[in-house]
Amino acid sequence: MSNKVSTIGVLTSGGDAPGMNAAIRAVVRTAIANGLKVKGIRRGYSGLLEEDIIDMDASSVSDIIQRGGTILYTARCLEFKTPEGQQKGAEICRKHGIDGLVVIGGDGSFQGARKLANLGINTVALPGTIDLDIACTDYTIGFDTAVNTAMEAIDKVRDTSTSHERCSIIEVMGRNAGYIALWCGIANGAEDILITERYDHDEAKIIENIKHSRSIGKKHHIIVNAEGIGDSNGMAKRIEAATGMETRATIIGHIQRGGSPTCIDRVYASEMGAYAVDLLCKGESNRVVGYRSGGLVDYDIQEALEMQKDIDQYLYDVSRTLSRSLQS
Ligand SMILES: Nc1ncnc2c1ncn2[C@@H]1O[C@H](COP(=O)(O)OP(=O)(O)OP(=O)(O)O)[C@@H](O)[C@H]1O
Ligand SMILES: O=P(O)(O)OC[C@H]1O[C@](O)(CO)[C@@H](O)[C@@H]1O
Ligand SMILES: [Mg+2]
Repeated sequence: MSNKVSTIGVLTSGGDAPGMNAAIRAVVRTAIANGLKVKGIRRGYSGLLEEDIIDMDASSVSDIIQRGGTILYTARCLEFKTPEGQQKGAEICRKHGIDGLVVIGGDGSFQGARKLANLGINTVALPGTIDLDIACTDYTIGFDTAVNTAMEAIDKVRDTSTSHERCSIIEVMGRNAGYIALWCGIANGAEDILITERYDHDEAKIIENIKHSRSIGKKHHIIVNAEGIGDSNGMAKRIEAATGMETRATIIGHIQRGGSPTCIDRVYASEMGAYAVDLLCKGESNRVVGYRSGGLVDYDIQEALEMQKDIDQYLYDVSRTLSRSLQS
């Protein structure tokens, strides 16, 4: 079957995520294997509007699969949210002969991808975000690395927290989603896990938990707090005042976005990158690639953006049971 596209453009947009390089590499090499040309668009939609576009060949993506960040750089671009910006972006694609585009980013980037698809540029989006906040997929590029980085950081905080017999509140990223917090909370054996989707703002209950932990001889109290709840420093002051237990807040921050991707992020990102090119070769457009029930799937972008996602209730219940098992 002949390819429906001849030149593929690839860009990364929104927050970077470990594994984006593996996805770029897969897009470039799969396209070349299919006899296509590839152009890298640097700095996301900003770079598209500035025509920051480079030719890519197989060697352009050598020695990157193990690297965090994105060799194409990334950006958030306000101008691209306007119809004029989107029109200009589509014209620039046409000017550079880009008739197939792979956008690697989060839900915001998908909105831009959908607009370009509607303007006639065959576009496929890949979920690249540490937040895991994309409803159509159980996996997003970067989540696995980020959650492992956060887990290792929390283990380290726990050591010092135990030595000083302190309470530690550790704030993890995730924007409005609590996936990183929930997974770390379980993986780190936290005493309290506060996630945006379930938090009831009952600080008195947390304070009671801490007092109870102390009364049964626990040497530390680890609270994993989601970025969407925030206020970790304020919470630390209030908890210390109410319990008398020395309390420190640690906001892990952007370290969670960097670092060498895990094996899962390298392999799934590679598979998704190849799949995106396969879709474009078949003439598909306006699709998002996802990972569900052990395999790759793809959806209409609009349909994907309308899907709702919630924390897995069973996993949440398990987290509660395990963190409370020493409490009355
Ligand atoms: N409604 C929209 N229409 C067109 N483009 C959009 C729209 N929303 C966002 N974008 C583009 O996508 C870019 C990235 O969006 P956003 O900042 O929401 O990050 P994201 O892709 O969701 O990734 P992450 O949440 O992981 O940082 C925006 O800066 C903008 O250029
Ligand atoms: O790097 P910035 O622009 O401060 O964005 C931070 C946000 O990006 C993410 O790291 C990824 O979406 C979120 O977890 C966080 O809220
Ligand atoms: Mg987002």
